[in-house]
Amino acid sequence: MIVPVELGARRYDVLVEAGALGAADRHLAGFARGGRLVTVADERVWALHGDSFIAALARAGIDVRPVLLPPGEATKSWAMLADLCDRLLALEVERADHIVAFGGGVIGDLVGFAAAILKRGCGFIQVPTTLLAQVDSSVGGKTAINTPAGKNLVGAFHQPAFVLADPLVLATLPRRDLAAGYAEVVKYGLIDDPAFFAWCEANGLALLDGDTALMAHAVERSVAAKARIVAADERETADLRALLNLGHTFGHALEAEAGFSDRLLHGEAVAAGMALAFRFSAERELCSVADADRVATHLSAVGLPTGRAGLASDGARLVAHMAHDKKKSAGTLPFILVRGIGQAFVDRSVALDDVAAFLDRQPN
Ligand SMILES: NC(=O)c1ccc[n+]([C@@H]2O[C@H](COP(=O)([O-])OP(=O)(O)OC[C@H]3O[C@@H](n4cnc5c(N)ncnc54)[C@H](O)[C@@H]3O)[C@@H](O)[C@H]2O)c1
Ligand SMILES: O=C(O)C(=O)C[C@@H](O)[C@H](O)[C@H](O)COP(=O)(O)O
Ligand SMILES: [Zn+2]
Repeated sequence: MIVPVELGARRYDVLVEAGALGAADRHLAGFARGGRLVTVADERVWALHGDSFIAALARAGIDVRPVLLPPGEATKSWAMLADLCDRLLALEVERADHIVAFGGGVIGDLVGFAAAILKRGCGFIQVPTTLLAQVDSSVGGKTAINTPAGKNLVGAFHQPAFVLADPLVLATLPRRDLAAGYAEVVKYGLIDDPAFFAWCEANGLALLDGDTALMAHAVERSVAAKARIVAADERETADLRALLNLGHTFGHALEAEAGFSDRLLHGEAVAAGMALAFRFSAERELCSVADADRVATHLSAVGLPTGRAGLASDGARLVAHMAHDKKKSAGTLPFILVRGIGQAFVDRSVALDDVAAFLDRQPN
């Protein structure tokens, strides 16, 4: 399946196809005509899937010698950005080249940002290898690193020229990472697609047990949803793309509190954040307690956190992390709240003291 992301001159296709990695020559050779393909890969992913990519591109006469980066959220850092830029400059990367991000969301976000700033903007292709990256981070052009002040605080909008998503590569993904990516799948149902949430309730466990047909369906449906939202509100200015941040204001605060470490993965933080957004909405009588319970029940059933994700921190401390949220404007931090499953909206009336008191009442 090909999902177009309609952005005028910057439009591109997302290819979701089982076996696409082994046929990368067919899909990527065209991008190597005006410049080179320069691959940057997660070293763990490269050890598992690099050979298949090398063999495919060799058929098109393209030699692949990747720049390898260590796995983990800590790689989205100033130090790694500087090192990556220097390594790509040493390879004499040019604007007409396409830098290929081969890995999960960490690699996509970091490499995309490097592509945005090197020579003031090089071409960029995403080859997402995690469920999270296939359903979310490879599409839409948000690129960034984390800083000591918070999550994704230095970055750019820089759209890829193409996204090649092969659901078969997800077969080697550890269950914990699969579940973390699944949180962002559930997010699309909770935002505006209650029928998809019901599909998740019916199929989530089987998907996480490794059913690749279900994974492929989840990827296709998620990419279609994200592409539609991004095309309508690329730069998050119309209260539409912000809905993709459901669970993230809470979630990023939890991630910061966990030190952007493997202690709490991004998707796990988003799961907890979505459950908190529903619980908070129910307390404000915006949505029913039954809907909040239903969301928490499903996330718990697949092993995702729904409270403060095991962090003992108090509400005030968590709220302090929200000071740098990119949605904040003129001193107001909008929250993505819900009127029910599939009815997310942007609420600008939330007082941070209320959020802190609410968080204090939540279980660890
Ligand atoms: N730009 C966006 O729109 C966007 C959207 C959502 C999340 N993100 C970002 O994405 C990041 C999280 O991405 P992630 O969950 O993909 O994490 P990740 O990139 O850290 O990958 C998770 C783990 O899976 C391993 N891995 C990757 N592919 C594999 C495979 N096929 N087989 C075996 N192991 C594999 C990696 O080595 C890593 O250990 C966060 O930094 C988050 O902020 C960005
Ligand atoms: O694409 C978007 O827009 C999203 O919000 C997707 C999120 O899942 C993703 O985690 C994103 O990086 C968060 O964006 P941020 O602007 O809050 O850093
Ligand atoms: Zn996210």
